[in-house]
Amino acid sequence: MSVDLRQGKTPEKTVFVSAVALVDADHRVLIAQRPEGKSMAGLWEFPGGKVEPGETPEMALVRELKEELGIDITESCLAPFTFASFTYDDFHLMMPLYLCRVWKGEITPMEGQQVKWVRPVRLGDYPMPPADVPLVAMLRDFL
Ligand SMILES: Nc1nc2c([nH]c(=O)n2[C@@H]2O[C@H](COP(=O)(O)OP(=O)(O)OP(=O)(O)O)[C@@H](O)[C@H]2O)c(=O)[nH]1
Repeated sequence: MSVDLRQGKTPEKTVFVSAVALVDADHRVLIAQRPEGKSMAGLWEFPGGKVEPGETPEMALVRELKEELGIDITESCLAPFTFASFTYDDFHLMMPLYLCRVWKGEITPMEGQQVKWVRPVRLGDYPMPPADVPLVAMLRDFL
């Protein structure tokens, strides 16, 4: 006899995304606005992206931060902080969130996206994907 463990919505696939809260010397966090043409355009999010086959989440962030922001980070500077596990209409998102306070290079939006340094208490002023809401609350408490 099999037991049906599904609760609520049953997503077709799980998407593995890696994200990072870059934190500056004033304890502000960098968020980026999703550009037009992408899903959830206009919402603010933590830099990062999908983990490709053969990558660890840390490797994905080293690659994404170079591609999106033109900066170099080292895996050893990525401190695991928390994660999002959220069911969207068409997929389930698993997204570790790291903290990173050290990087090399000037932050340069490489894909025409807007970026902003925001104090954790003000993060709520920026619309973010629903998966990010609990992460913001944790950053506010921690930073
Ligand atoms: N980078 C990032 N992605 C997030 C966050 N919150 C969240 O729900 N996501 C979702 O995770 C996925 C990230 O994938 P991505 O950035 O590599 O994807 P993309 O825009 O190229 O792909 P897409 O247009 O197919 O969604 C998107 O569906 C995005 O909406 C976040 O804080 N940071």
